[in-house]
Amino acid sequence: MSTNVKIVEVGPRDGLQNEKTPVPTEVKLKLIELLVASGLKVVEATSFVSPKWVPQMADHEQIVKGLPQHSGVSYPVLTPNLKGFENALQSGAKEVAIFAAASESFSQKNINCSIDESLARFQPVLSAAKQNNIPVRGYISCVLGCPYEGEIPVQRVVEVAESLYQAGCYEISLGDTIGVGTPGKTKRLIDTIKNLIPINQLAVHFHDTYGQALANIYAALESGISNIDASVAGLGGCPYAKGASGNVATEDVVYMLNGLGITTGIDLNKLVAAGDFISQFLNRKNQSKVANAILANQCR
Ligand SMILES: CC(C)(COP(=O)([O-])OP(=O)([O-])OC[C@H]1O[C@@H](n2cnc3c(N)ncnc32)[C@H](O)[C@@H]1OP(=O)([O-])[O-])[C@@H](O)C(=O)NCCC(=O)NCCSC(=O)C[C@@](C)(O)CC(=O)[O-]
Repeated sequence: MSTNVKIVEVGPRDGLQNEKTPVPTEVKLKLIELLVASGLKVVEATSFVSPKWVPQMADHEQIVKGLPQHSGVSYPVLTPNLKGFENALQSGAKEVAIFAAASESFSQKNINCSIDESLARFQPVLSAAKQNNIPVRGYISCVLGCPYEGEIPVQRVVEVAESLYQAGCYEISLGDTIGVGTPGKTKRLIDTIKNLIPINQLAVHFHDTYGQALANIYAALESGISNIDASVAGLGGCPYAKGASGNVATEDVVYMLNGLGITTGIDLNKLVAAGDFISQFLNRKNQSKVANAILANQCR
């Protein structure tokens, strides 16, 4: 198991994109500031997608312009096409992520094109990113199951992962979009892909719909994974994956990693404060068990 793990905090993007009521830009920026204050070094800030598709991310330009500047902290943003990339670049984004799927149906619902079309659409993004020295992360959704197609063959995930990697993504995040994965399936998937892509360039991205996310992360760590996506307070859900619950809570991941003696550089109490801030704003029960336990202790 790696002794050093990078956490990619996706709360401000994946966590909030599904919220029906607009969250004010100042609240999103305050959340990002609190997350960075807790020691997180990578915070996915927003997405440059069509506001008609995901209205909650419509303030992407103001978010990027208002990001707190700290050395060693990066704020990747999602860009589904060249238009999104150009807007992101103009706003001042320094890192982007493209997102494909291992399921044809999900690809159509999420970005309105087939998997092959999406990979072709990413080529100009990757070229423009290279010209501008912008690192590109690649996501693959539905790696352990699809809300429309059910089981997804590992080979399909492998093909998309290889395409994104060969095209120049520095890291490939494997997304269990609807949280149906189990540790055995997680292990099989990672052990297959790591033969083709270096394990330190793979990341895992679990939603916790079936309560398996932490167990899956543990299995992934045993397979050598050292990059983990998580969302503070377990916020999240995908607008195109009905019923999918939030991402694994960052607080729960950090608590588990601390227990394993794995370094993250994150102050758990400050992270809990960030999750409490956004949960209170949304008037939503915090989905992190660790946060709830720590907050209950603080109230005693
Ligand atoms: C990809 C598109 C744009 C295609 O959408 P489309 O309708 O096929 O696009 P189009 O090229 O035909 O353009 C239609 C309109 O959108 C505009 N447009 C076109 N592109 C952009 C852009 N970048 N930014 C702003 N506007 C844009 C374009 O200018 C035009 O405007 P109009 O002429 O009608 O006024 C759309 O499907 C979209 O925005 N999809 C995003 C969906 C999304 O954000 N999903 C959630 C993120 S993925 C996820 O959560 C999974 C992940 C990553 O977390 C991992 C996991 O858990 O699995």
